[in-house]
Order: sequence, then C-alpha cells, then structure tokens
Amino acid sequence: MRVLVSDNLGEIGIQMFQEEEGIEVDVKTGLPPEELKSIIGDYDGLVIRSATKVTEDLLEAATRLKVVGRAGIGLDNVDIPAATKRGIVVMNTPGGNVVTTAEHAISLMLALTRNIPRGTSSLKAGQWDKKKLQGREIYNKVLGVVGFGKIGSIVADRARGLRMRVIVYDPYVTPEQIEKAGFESASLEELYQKADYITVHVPKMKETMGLLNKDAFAQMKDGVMVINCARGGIVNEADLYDAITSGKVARAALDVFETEPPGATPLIELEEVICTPHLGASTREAQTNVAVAVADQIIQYLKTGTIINAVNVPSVTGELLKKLSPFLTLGNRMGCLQAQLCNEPLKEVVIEYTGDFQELDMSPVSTEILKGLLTPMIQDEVNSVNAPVIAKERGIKVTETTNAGSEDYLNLMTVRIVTTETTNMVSGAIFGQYEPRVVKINKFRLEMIPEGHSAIIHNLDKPGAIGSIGSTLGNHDINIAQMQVGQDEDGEHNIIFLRTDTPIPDDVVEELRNLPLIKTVTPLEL
Ligand SMILES: NC(=O)c1ccc[n+]([C@@H]2O[C@H](COP(=O)([O-])OP(=O)(O)OC[C@H]3O[C@@H](n4cnc5c(N)ncnc54)[C@H](O)[C@@H]3O)[C@@H](O)[C@H]2O)c1
Ligand SMILES: O=C(O)CC[C@@H](O)C(=O)O
Repeated sequence: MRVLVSDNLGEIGIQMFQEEEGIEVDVKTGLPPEELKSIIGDYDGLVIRSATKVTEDLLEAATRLKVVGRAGIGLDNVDIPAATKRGIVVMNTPGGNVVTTAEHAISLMLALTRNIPRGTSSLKAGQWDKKKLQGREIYNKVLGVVGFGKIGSIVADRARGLRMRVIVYDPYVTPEQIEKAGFESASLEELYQKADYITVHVPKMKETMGLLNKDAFAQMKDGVMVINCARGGIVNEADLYDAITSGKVARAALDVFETEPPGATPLIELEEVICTPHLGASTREAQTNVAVAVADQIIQYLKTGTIINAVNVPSVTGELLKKLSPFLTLGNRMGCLQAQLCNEPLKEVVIEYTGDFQELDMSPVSTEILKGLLTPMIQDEVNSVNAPVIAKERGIKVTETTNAGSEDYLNLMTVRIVTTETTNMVSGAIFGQYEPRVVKINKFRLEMIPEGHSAIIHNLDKPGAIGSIGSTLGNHDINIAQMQVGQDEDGEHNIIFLRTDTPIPDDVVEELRNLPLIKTVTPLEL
C-alpha cells in the first residue's frame, strides 16, 4: 500500500507510516495540481491539510486511491461527493486542534485590544507611541460567541476565566445547555446589541456564509471588535471594510479569508485590522494530535478496513452494508428532510422500524438518520461513527424500537422528532428492492422520492392552487420533475411535494409564499 503526504504533516505521523509493515510513504508537499495529478494514480492513501485541493479532476486520475485523510477538521478543499462516487473514504480528525484554535481566538482578542501588533511594528520603526496605542481592559466586557460547538465552547470557557461576561448564540443548542455550561443564551439580535467583542465559531456552509454582513454590523454596538478564526467568508470582507472605515466596528482580527492567501487587500491594509495566515491550528501540540490521528486512521483503514471518523461512509461490515444499503440511503434522506422541516434545537428523536426488520441490526440506519439530522448543523464533523455521540453531547434523547408487522408496508421506518417548538413525523419505506420513498409526513400520505432539489408546500385545497404554483415556477423556467399532492383528513388542506430540475431561488420561494392559496413553502435539498 502506498501513501502520499501532500501537505505539511507532523513528523510523528510520517514516522508512523514508515514503521508500518506493508505501507510505503512518500512526502511531496507543495506540488502544482498538474504534477500531483500525474502521480496520484500510484497511491492508495492521500494525507492532506488545507493546501491540497482534492478536486474531481484530481480524483479522476486517482485510480487506486482508497482513502483521503485530512489532518484537521475543515474539508472544504475536498470534493466529497466526487470522492464518494468513486468509493473513496474521506476522513478528518475532529478534536485534535480545537484547544489550539480556541487559544488563537483568545490571543487575537487580547492582541487586538492592547494594540500588540501595532506596538511591535511602531517600536521596531523607532517610535514610542504610548498615547496613540492605549488599549482597554477586557475585564467585565461582553464577549458574544456565535457557534457553541467544540471551539466556541472552549473560547467561552477561557473568556470566563478572564472574567468576561459571555453570551452565546447557537440555534442548534438549547438555551438550557448553554445555561447549564454557565453562559447566557442569547438570540443573534441580542448578541449583536450587547457584545463588545464578537467571535464566530460556526462551520462554513450556505447558511453561515456572510453571517456577519452589512445588516449584522448595523445592529452591533458602536466600537465592537470582531474576530474570525473559523472560515473565510463567514464575515463578509467588503462589509467589514465599510463597517471599520465608517467607525461602526472599531477593530477586527482575522485568521481566515475569503481567498487564501488573500494578498494585499484594502481590508488587510487597514491599521484597525490584525491578521494571521490561517494559524488557528498551528501549534506543535495540535499538529502532533492531528498527525497521529490521521496516520492511525489511514493505517487501520488500509490494513483492516476499519473506518474511523469518515464523513462519507457508514461504519458497517461489507455483508451487513449490502443488506442495509437502501435503508441507509432512506434513513439519511429522512433525517435530512426532518432537519430542513424543523430548523430548531432538537430535544428528542424516536425511530420506529415496523415490519420485516427483526433479524437485522438497524443501528447503522439509526446512525444514518442522526447523521442526516445533524449534518445541516455541523457539516464536515458528523460521520457515521460520531453522530450518536454528538447527539448525546447535545442532550438529544434517541430511542429506537422494532415492531413486527406493518399494515400497509413490508417495511416502514418512522422518525418522530421533538424540537423546542414542535413535533414532526416522517415515515418512509423501500419500494421494490432499492427504491426509497417518503410515504407520510405527519397526517399527510404521499409517495415522494427523497432526492435532489425539492419543496414542500402547504396550501388550501381550493381550485387554482396547484395551477398557480405551476405557472409561477414555469414563469421562472423551473421545470417540475415530480409533483405529489397529499390531502389531510378534513379535506381542507393539501401538502404538495415538488421535485424540480434546478434549485428554486429565494425570490421565487418568496413569490410562491405570496400566492393567495399558499400557506407555507419549505425549500429542500435532499
Ligand atoms: N482557524 C483554524 O485554523 C481552524 C481550526 C479548526 C477549525 N476551524 C473552524 O472553526 C469552526 C468551528 O469548528 P468546531 O470544531 O467548533 O465546529 P463544531 O461543529 O464543533 O461547532 C460548530 C457549531 O456551530 C453551530 N452552528 C451551526 N450553524 C450555526 C449558525 N447559523 N449560527 C450559530 N451557530 C451555528 C453548530 O450548532 C455547532 O455547535 C469551523 O468553521 C472550522 O472549520 C478553524
Ligand atoms: O491545517 C491547518 O493548518 C488548518 C486546519 C483548520 O483550519 C481545520 O479545519 O482543522
């Protein structure tokens, strides 16, 4: 087995590969994409950090590749669907660098407050700018932490030690959990209004890109300081530039950028901005942790097939995987559907298998359901190994029952979720041998293929409703691939499920919502 290390990896990880019988390792860092493409076909394993871009083009040439291991967390440099399509396992090493990154956020906050970078450069330039560089205390100041996951919760804890008042916003963590950890839970608006410092620790995804933008800055306190140690783009750079030059935001500290490396941008040139070249995870300790973890995971996978911390495959034996495969797909889609239908903190998940399931261990399917449910909140982090652990850590109660005999289906899976606001139920079944279908959403029966760009619409059961939806989509050149109508028992309301060839843009969703007979429109990506 041959492993290529294409980015800088802690020496200990390289030694682990070298010492492993049956594994050969090559270290070739900083290769241009074409050169990497010309040699990738010789390797079974690839170890990366953030520099190597594992694109579809590269993967096409990776004919022997079985596993990509990221020494770190973020996988935004890996085309995961393309790897999955080729049966390549993608793994990361969550946890190894979280303390280090939290410490970097705290360091940046202190450096920003006490003008340390400016003090250093002015002194080195022969100046003694004591008055100009006066700072302030962080004692008793309010730190707003956006994202209370692994890093955000450590930042909050360290800031408490510095005697700051910490307020937290995380829509996927219940206020009780935040309060139990000893912090004040806040809405995003409250956090903007109260915080003297705002630090973001959310994953990079559609919902968090540009989270701190013009509108957000307008709601903040005058003189707020902003820290981004998460991912470039979560703080909109153009809007941040305007907010600093207008005096709204006093200063900002950035470790990550919309484009990396960013070059000399007007934002970076502002004296109110301090920055580091994506150094959040760069300590000896973190690099040792992630190097050991990635080497161990890749060796185990290549030598025994054991899968740890994979983000694109469940951890089951080959034989069981074959039997469960259609249910795994259905479970993942049902979880993903539930997460998009109820976008609130989860309290409970009840999974019921009814029918021909008695002989099977359905726990991998339950894990896939949880993975589908948690992925919209946590992204790269959730995998088939850690989804139940994450659910437990978040105080989500999960129960699984198996019952014989279903009236209407040979096999029926039902997922009921309880959030802080509501209860929602989705049932699904496998048609034929492999075809996943969602057959019930709460009281509405349907037969929906849970895949691709879709929408669920609730409407009044009156003439013209369906026509108005069709014309609106048609006017915007959006083709309907599948449409299903389910009626409730009193016959007054319908649920319409739509699958479209292209995503329905936000403005068209809004137009649909404004149609006279339409009650709600929920766009979905399944
Ligand atoms: N600078 C670096 O070198 C470095 C190193 C490691 C991680 N990171 C980045 O740090 C970030 C946090 O990592 P982590 O390990 O703590 O992740 P995590 O998954 O443990 O936590 C993310 C948290 O964000 C919350 N969240 C999701 N959407 C949200 C939203 N719209 N508003 C508020 N909260 C939301 C989730 O509920 C979760 O609790 C990620 O972007 C990661 O890529 C950067
Ligand atoms: O590898 C690095 O230095 C950055 C890692 C960090 O951004 C991560 O996502 O783990």
